[in-house]
Amino acid sequence: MSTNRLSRSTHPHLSLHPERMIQFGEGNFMRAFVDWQLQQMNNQGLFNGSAVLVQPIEQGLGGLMAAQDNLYTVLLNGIMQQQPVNSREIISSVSRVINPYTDYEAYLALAEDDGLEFITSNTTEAGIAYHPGDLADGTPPKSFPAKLTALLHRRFQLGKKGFVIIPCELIDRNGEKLRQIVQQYAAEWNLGEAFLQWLEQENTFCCSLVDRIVPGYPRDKAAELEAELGYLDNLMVTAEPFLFWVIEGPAWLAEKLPLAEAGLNVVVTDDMTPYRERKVHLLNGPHTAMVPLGMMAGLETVEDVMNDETFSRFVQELIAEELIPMLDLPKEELLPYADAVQERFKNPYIRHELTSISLNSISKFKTRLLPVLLKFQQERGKLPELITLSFAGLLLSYRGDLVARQDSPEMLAIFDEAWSNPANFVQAILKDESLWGEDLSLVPGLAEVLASHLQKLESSDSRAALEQFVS
Ligand SMILES: NC(=O)c1ccc[n+]([C@@H]2O[C@H](COP(=O)([O-])OP(=O)(O)OC[C@H]3O[C@@H](n4cnc5c(N)ncnc54)[C@H](O)[C@@H]3O)[C@@H](O)[C@H]2O)c1
Ligand SMILES: O=P(O)(O)OC[C@@H](O)[C@@H](O)[C@H](O)[C@H](O)CO
Repeated sequence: MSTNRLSRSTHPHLSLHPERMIQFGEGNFMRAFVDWQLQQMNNQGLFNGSAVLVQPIEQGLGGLMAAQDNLYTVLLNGIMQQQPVNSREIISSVSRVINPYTDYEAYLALAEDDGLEFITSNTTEAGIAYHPGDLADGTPPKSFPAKLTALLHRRFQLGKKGFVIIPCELIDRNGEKLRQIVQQYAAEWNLGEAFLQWLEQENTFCCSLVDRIVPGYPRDKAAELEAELGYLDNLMVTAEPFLFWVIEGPAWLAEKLPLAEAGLNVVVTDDMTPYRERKVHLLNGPHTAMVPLGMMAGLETVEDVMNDETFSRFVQELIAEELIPMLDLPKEELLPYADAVQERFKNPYIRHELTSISLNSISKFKTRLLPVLLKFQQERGKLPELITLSFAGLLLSYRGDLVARQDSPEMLAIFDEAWSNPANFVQAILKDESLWGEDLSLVPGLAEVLASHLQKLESSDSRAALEQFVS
């Protein structure tokens, strides 16, 4: 095997493009999602642009990226439209990585480049946050929004045009939240009314929703893959082939950033709410529904669930009979999406652990499944059987003796207290508005159905209980 590290000398034919995007975050997801998409546009001659990456925190991948001339391989593994996909591509759409903690001036100098038009980010769910100690004193502030404020202010001082800003963090209304924190710093740092006006008039903050499962560096197969590729690559990223990006922004953005034109599954819309609902209820909802029942049956991964006859029927019927009918979206959009989700869940190349999805399951149930349960009851005057069975499984799993619980100490204490009196458990837990945002003991029939499901789950096992409900 070659011991050469991937570089521009091992691959001299790779294209170079001018910098057009500033990207906060150099992690696996962004490199396999945004930068991979830039590469697809460049391959087709539609963009001619690269991204300059900024490390949001002091420790990062800048050194490793520089050691291989900012090149890395994206490996797409999975099934798309019933066909296996196993592709490998060297991504050359990243120009360089700036560490603002070691070279703050290089970071601020990005404001001078008229060619830079876009800003993207993924700084994890923790990144779009206000940090009270951040100052405009010429040293890198801690938070991402404060760093961005400093850069935008420099751009404003130079009298230049603003940016299209598209955060990818998995938080609701991410673009609005980012703009609001930037405005907060601008006010706190006394940057003046004219800057606030420039911020509003010259910049476009978009909200966005991202969807691609990116397991990251293939640790267990790295040596084998390097032998196959013929070069060493410390930054290989594996991802599923499926991709979806919804950007809530002006219609002209689709032309300025021609992702859809490049054949990528990207939508620019003036309202991303329906897409968010679709993803949260049809992808994240089944994930959360399968976790307690699957774990109690000894299944370990999403793929295990989908390869199990009873459990895969559970997922299929949950989606078709209880989730899709409750979504206010055209069926011709929901059905293919639901099929694609189930294909993605079956991906044999991705080990998606049920335990990792189980983290903070109560709050996930509240956003992903409870709204559907309530709507079903209101519209049909009865409760959905599969969601309530999964709800009972979730409550039982929080007793702590059947499967490992992963939640905050406060949450576990609430359940320990409620389970200390099993006869009153269902009433006590449903009444707790801090868990559900309302008193669920008032939902007609819910306490009775849950008590009955709990009894079934305790007297048999989750598979036997499921078999009574799936066809
Ligand atoms: N991996 C996936 O399948 C996937 C899919 C969709 C969304 N996401 C989301 O993308 C985010 C990043 O995932 P990843 O797989 O790239 O992880 P990663 O560990 O490879 O990268 C994390 C990135 O976030 C930055 N970061 C970490 N902590 C931070 C903090 N406190 N403040 C600011 N920046 C911080 C790091 O510098 C790095 O750039 C996660 O929050 C995840 O929810 C991941
Ligand atoms: O990331 P979490 O823990 O909030 O949720 C677990 C999964 O439902 C989630 O990671 C999905 O796989 C992801 O949202 C797909 O884009």
